Amino acid sequence: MIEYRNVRVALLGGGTVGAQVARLLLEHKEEFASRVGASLELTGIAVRNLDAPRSADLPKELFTTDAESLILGADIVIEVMGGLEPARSYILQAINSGADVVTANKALLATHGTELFEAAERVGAQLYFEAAVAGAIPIIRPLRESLAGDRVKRIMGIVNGTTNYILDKMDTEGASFEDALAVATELGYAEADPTADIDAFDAAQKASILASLAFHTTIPLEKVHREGIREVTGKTVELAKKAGYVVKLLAICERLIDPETGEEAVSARVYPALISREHPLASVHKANNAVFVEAEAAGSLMFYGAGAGGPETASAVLGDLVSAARRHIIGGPGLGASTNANLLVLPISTITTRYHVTLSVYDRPGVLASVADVFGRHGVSVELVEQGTFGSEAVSGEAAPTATLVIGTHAALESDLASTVSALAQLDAVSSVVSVLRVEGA
Ligand SMILES: NC(=O)C1=CN([C@@H]2O[C@H](COP(=O)(O)OP(=O)(O)OC[C@H]3O[C@@H](n4cnc5c(N)ncnc54)[C@H](OP(=O)(O)O)[C@@H]3O)[C@@H](O)[C@H]2O)C=CC1
Ligand SMILES: N[C@@H](CC=O)C(=O)O
Repeated sequence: MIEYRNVRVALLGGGTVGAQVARLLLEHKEEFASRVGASLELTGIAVRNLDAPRSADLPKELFTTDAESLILGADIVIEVMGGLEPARSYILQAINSGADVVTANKALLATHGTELFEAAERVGAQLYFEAAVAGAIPIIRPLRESLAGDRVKRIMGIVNGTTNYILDKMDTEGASFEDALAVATELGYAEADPTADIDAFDAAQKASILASLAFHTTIPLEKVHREGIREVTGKTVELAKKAGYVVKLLAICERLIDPETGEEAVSARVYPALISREHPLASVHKANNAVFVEAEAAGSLMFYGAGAGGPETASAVLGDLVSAARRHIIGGPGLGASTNANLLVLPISTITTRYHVTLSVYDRPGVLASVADVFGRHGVSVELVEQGTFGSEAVSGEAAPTATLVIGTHAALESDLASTVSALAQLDAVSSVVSVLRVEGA
């Protein structure tokens, strides 16, 4: 029988992810020991409520509400509590007491990442965060290590499982937004406050982490352009489907040239966009995520898999735990911070892409010409016009016939498109601007 050294592991959080981390750690104790060369001893699980039901059958005596004492005796601390505080203070306490830290907390990293990485660097500790982006998918390690010798040009992906689940259910089953969100929450995909998912805060946090790693710079969360899926209605999804598209919440991070200075810059943005049904991202269903990485030498790489869920995310957490435990046994410097540039983050107004503008217009002669004129006057070139469903609307007590008009543009500058849409909204012929969606992944 091999006598293994003991590595003490403290777990902060026993919810969707934490309970599964604890279960797998206890169930596969022997395997972890032989893989790491040390016995991983789960010393406790810090929670708020000792009596709350858990998704796994775990020994009651492991649970505590005293996170600080738990951290004191630990070699490695796993933080899967979520939120900014007390998670930030606990991680700082762990780092300062000499422990390495594994976290799945993208909100914390995107907000206080610099402080935490600097604290870790000061004392030679390591911060692992594979689970913070795209659940089970290994994407942090490839960006941090495998592609460290290459130059990443662009990342485009679906990085939020909850919104993908909702949009997919709306597209494939005609489900309502509310019903789909309720199921996603029930399945443990959504954040404690699901507005983090719906309003794309979660995806923006992930974009900030991905872009900072990929471009070796710091992309503050507030510089990530963010639009959520609240405005995406069943009608928008249906019209997209008819036109051969699917609506997906995309995160896009890319190297660009600053049009003002000609210097290299970057863009990081998150918004719902139309993707052709032929595009590989269109077949990312349910809570799955997919991330395309385009690098100078490697070319195009695609990472795909479960983006959320307890066991799925626990897999990424435990992969980090094994790395941290091996470092604890063998020693070594670990990965340093790789920031070597301070690149300008371009505002959304400077981005160029294609658009679909859907209008409800009064069905009368000359409407098409007046709409086309607005696009022309703002320098936006029209690629296609499709007339959709007909209806009617009461105007001054009279029923006025209306029609849906979908105008697809060639690549146009965001600021030109924005002024076009403002002018369209003022046009007599236009009853309402139904939706404006960018078209990506041509
Ligand atoms: N769920 C998912 O699919 C994914 C989640 N993540 C991230 O993982 C982290 C955890 O998520 P998840 O497991 O879903 O969250 P849950 O809300 O399911 O679980 C949070 C856990 O932390 C405990 N907790 C919260 N606040 C405190 C506190 N102040 N003191 C002690 N314990 C506390 C809770 O205790 P109690 O049980 O008593 O309430 C609970 O056990 C988050 O950062 C999330 O963004 C990342 C990828 C995917
Ligand atoms: N709420 C998140 C969970 C994983 O990060 C999501 O839906 O993707």
